[in-house]
Amino acid sequence: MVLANLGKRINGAVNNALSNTQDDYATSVDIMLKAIVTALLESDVNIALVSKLRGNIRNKLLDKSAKGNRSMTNAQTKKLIHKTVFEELCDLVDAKETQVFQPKKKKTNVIMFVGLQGSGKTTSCTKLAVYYSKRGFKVGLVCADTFRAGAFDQLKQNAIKARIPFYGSYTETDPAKVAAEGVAKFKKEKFEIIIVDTSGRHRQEEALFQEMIEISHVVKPNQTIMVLDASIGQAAEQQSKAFKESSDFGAIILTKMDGHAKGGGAISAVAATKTPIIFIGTGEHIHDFEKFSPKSFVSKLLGIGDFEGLMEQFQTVSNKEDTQALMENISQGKFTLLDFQKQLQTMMKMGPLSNIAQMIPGMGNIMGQVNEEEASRSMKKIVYILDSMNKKELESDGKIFIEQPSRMVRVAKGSGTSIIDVENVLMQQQTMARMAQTVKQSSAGGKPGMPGMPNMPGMPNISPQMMQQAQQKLRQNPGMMQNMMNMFGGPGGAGGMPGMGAGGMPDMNQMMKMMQDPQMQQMAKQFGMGM
Ligand SMILES: Nc1nc2c(ncn2[C@@H]2O[C@H](COP(=O)(O)OP(=O)(O)OP(=O)(O)O)[C@@H](O)[C@H]2O)c(=O)[nH]1
Repeated sequence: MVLANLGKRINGAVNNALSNTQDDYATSVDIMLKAIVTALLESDVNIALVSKLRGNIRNKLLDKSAKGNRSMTNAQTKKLIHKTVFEELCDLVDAKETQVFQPKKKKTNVIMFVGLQGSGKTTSCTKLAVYYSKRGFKVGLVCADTFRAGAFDQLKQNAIKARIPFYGSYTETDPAKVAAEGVAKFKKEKFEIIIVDTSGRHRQEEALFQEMIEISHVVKPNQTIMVLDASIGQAAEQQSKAFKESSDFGAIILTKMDGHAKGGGAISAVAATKTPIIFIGTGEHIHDFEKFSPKSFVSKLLGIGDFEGLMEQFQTVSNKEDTQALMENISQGKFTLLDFQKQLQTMMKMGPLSNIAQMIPGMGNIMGQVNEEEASRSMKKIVYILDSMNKKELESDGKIFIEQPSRMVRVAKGSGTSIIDVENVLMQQQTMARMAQTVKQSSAGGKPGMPGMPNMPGMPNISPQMMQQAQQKLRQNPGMMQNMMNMFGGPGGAGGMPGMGAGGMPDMNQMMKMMQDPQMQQMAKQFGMGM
């Protein structure tokens, strides 16, 4: 991810602070600040912002209470340093002054996209449409890009894939006219969110800004979003200022955060325009889209994890009916091969394993040692096996294959795998079915809940306080963290292959063990889950 290296360096500087017992406190703080400042500047963060951050951290850490408080233990001082650096980094990416627009249900909310050519506008329009559609809004997409040949086709293809209604024209050349017609059509049909994609140019040109103003006049957007490519470095600041003057956008979507660009320039744009980043694009796929929150972003940057993000992501990719059916089955102590297939599909939609891992405390660094390609190959193998089963087999508890082994041969042939591979999948499904039994027994009388599955219907809502406590617990208990790592086959893990348990799924035996871990049970209680 963009800035991953920055995160490692800041973390290193913070963790090394106070490690040299020869230095006094003030010297330690200055050494740490020098390392943080160098890392930020090398990542293209604006120099004025870095200097302000340095001053703020220094003041907070060396003020009378911190400096003069001799009763503070080394651990307490370290905690103070962590907290201060964390808060200041959050402030760096937080445009607190600006209220973020929230679309209202049963009303028409028009959202207009602006940005340079190739920044990721069309892709992000569709991603945002999917995001809101998953949250119950009636969403339509309008293509007001008549400048680039093929723009309408691109939006159309994306929209069809995402099952979002769309509007555009192959013949009309006036973008404002197409935009007005599209918005009017969707308004008439009582669409709640209408997203208007506009054209881009290679660079900031008078014609682009004039066109944006005209479209804006006719569609009267409730929110204008600027799409900014995270890889453009220092130019981001100047670009966003120019756009701000003509389109007065109220939010930013940062795209291509999955690349290796420095990304600090884009972050500086937030401060330059006092405009909040609302989402980040983390890949080309529709679901590679994360709600941006300063705390989540900095947590991930520093490898602390981001449960909130994990839950948001799950809500976007999961299918409500499937989830309900799964919970219904689990509450009855069942876990069919079809449940397994749906689970796997959801997991794969959540993006590369490294994306998921970054959201789990401590996992991000570990994933660096894992062969992601191999893990993904294994996962695909399971998908092929499950796809080769017929309806009766999928809806069964798997025993049908033991009774009629010829079915295993057929599935292995159909999926281009071996009988051992099919057996492995069946074994995993059986383990999960046993787990469902355990959940049923332990939650008898209560609501069913399953560890590792965020925001399921039937599970209590998890408050931010609970989340914080859980994160803290995970950080404080390396033993518990080791259990989580083992589950994914991390260092010391029991998984049959790097990165995953046997067959490419989290190791369910480890998961079972983890469920019996008293610390984990304690945490589960906090989450209100029966374990
Ligand atoms: N890796 C990565 N690629 C992205 C992301 N967002 C968009 N892209 C890719 O960037 C390229 C340009 O994206 P578009 O959505 O066509 O950009 P645009 O701003 O609409 O371009 P114009 O219509 O020409 O103005 C496409 O290949 C996208 O797949 C992202 O978050 N990560």
